[in-house]
Amino acid sequence: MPLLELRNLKKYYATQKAVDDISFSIEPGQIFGLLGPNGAGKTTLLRMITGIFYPDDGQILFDGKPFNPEKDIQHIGYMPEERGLYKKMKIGEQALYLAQLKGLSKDQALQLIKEWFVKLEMQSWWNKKVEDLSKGMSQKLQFVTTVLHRPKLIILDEPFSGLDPVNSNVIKEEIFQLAKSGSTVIFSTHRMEQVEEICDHIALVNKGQKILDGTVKGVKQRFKKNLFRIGFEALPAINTNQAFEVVKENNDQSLIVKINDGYTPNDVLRFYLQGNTPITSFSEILPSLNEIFIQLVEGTPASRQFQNVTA
Ligand SMILES: Nc1ncnc2c1ncn2[C@@H]1O[C@H](COP(=O)(O)OP(=O)(O)OP(=O)(O)O)[C@@H](O)[C@H]1O
Repeated sequence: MPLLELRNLKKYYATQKAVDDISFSIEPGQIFGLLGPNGAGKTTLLRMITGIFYPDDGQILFDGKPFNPEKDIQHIGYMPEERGLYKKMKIGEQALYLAQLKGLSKDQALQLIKEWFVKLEMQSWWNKKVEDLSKGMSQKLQFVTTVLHRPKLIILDEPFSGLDPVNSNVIKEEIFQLAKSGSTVIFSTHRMEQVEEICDHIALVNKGQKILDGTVKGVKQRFKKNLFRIGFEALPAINTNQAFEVVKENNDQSLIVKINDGYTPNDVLRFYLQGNTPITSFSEILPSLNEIFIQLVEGTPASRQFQNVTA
């Protein structure tokens, strides 16, 4: 049973169809990437999933039942892109306060905060104020306060912004661990390389509509262009054959070939094996999510045009 199921969700602002009939479901333990260009409708979707906005139409099912924000919010951790920390409050007190809001007792909260602060090397921060933290440090604090109560659903909007590579890796590892121990993660970002590394499933939204979803592996397979890289000890002189065409010659003695319809990698290998140049490598080139993203939203204006709700 999915942990979260969106059925035909709609949210219209006065001048804009922000979310226009979006459906998808997320299984427990998945790390799900919600992608889309600026203005696509991601934040509006996340705000409905966290009970900040009511949908105008459609249904949200959480753990198999109609979503009840007042009750279910205890099981959701949301780290929004904009920071929501109290600047003047001390860090330890703030973490304690936010954890108790999520239903933990003071003792439970204290123990968990100490564990997380040790794990993320934040012990010396306890008596500092949030206003004394750098952007990356407050990002770490916000991550801890989002996941501390072990929510079933963790929603992270651009969680790595402001983090250096070392801290990004630390947080990435924690996300994997949380998913392994059963939490479901929704991860919203524009950084496609992070999505490839972290997510197992994705949905791509554009202009308020879902235009693609599936496993990262499956999506890449769907958009592949039959391109292969063949490495040689020295580039062969003859490359003409009906099975393929050479798209590019690389300086590292490799060729990029596109296999024609009706032929297979074996046909290409057979051709080159007949020659005298030893082959050193052979691998398929799959498109990056970035290439797929750009291909699908190409032609879309950089910032979304207003679309009249009556249209
Ligand atoms: N409060 C609002 N009133 C009117 N229109 C809004 C409001 N909030 C968002 N919109 C519009 O709804 C659309 C979707 O916005 P949303 O913030 O959900 O997009 P997004 O995918 O999160 O974008 P970004 O990646 O830039 O954060 C945009 O066209 C935006 O102009």
